[in-house]
Amino acid sequence: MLNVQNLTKRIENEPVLQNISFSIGEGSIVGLIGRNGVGKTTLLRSLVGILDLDEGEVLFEGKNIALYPEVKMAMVYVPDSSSTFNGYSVKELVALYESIYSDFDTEYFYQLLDRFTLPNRKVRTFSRGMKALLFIILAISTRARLIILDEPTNGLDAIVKRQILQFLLEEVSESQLSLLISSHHLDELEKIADTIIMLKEGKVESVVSMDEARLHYKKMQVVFKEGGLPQEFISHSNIEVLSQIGRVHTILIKGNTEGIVEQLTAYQPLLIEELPMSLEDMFVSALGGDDIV
Ligand SMILES: Nc1ncnc2c1ncn2[C@@H]1O[C@H](COP(=O)(O)OP(=O)(O)OP(=O)(O)O)[C@@H](O)[C@H]1O
Repeated sequence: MLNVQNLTKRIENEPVLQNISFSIGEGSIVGLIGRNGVGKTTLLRSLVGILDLDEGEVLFEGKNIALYPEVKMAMVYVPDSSSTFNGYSVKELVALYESIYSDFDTEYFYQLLDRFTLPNRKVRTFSRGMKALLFIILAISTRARLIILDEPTNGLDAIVKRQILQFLLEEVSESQLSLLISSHHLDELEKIADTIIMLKEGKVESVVSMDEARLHYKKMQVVFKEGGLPQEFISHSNIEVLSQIGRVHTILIKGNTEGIVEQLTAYQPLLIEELPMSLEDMFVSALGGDDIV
């Protein structure tokens, strides 16, 4: 559906994004992660044409968005703070969206407004959570095929977060809608994303499907009689020691996980137990340090 090819973006002559390539398929939920300032927002804004590219192309269903601006109607961007619309009422926002998006579904919008018990009044009077929900509802009502969300759950309480994520999941499962979500909340992304794109130093560090990642990583807790982790595992390139408390080592195994577990077991540890693994574990390990959020 969306193909990004060798996208490069410079700001004030500094390369912020370099040679970014990835694609997003129909009905998929893609998480975009990386450290503060790595260029996530710049990338999202470049994808929808708010920023011009210096090099590369963004193709939506094979059509370059710079040459066919009408395909942008099928993509909607939800920025992380929508304070610019504070002066609008809900009704005025609806009129604005109707004028921009020819397929805007006004009836569905008001149904959703009702469902989430949002008031029909000036946006200025909305709390942060209400505003976040409102702009997601507006985006969904455009009937766009790709929704690009920048930090959609930033600063929201646990209940609103859950409401938003649940709602987005419902929408994806009911249609062939795709989502690209930038977030520092890896725990949330892990619950909904099927693919994760990680940016590092302005480049794509990795594009990993969550299923694949789960197959290739294992988190284990091990305790050995002699106390320490045997030397061959300390220097093993496929083992990362995540923590050590006394004799208890928590390790992350990459690659041939079964083979390494067998080798560990051969040392007859006092305890060897698999732990649930998080997206954060995987990517902290992939970056070789606490380099992720
Ligand atoms: N208008 C601008 N003028 C100058 N530099 C900018 C501008 N916009 C972005 N940058 C720079 O581009 C880089 C990427 O910024 P961007 O906001 O895309 O990062 P981000 O990954 O979204 O960060 P965060 O996670 O903190 O939201 C940063 O170094 C930032 O300082």
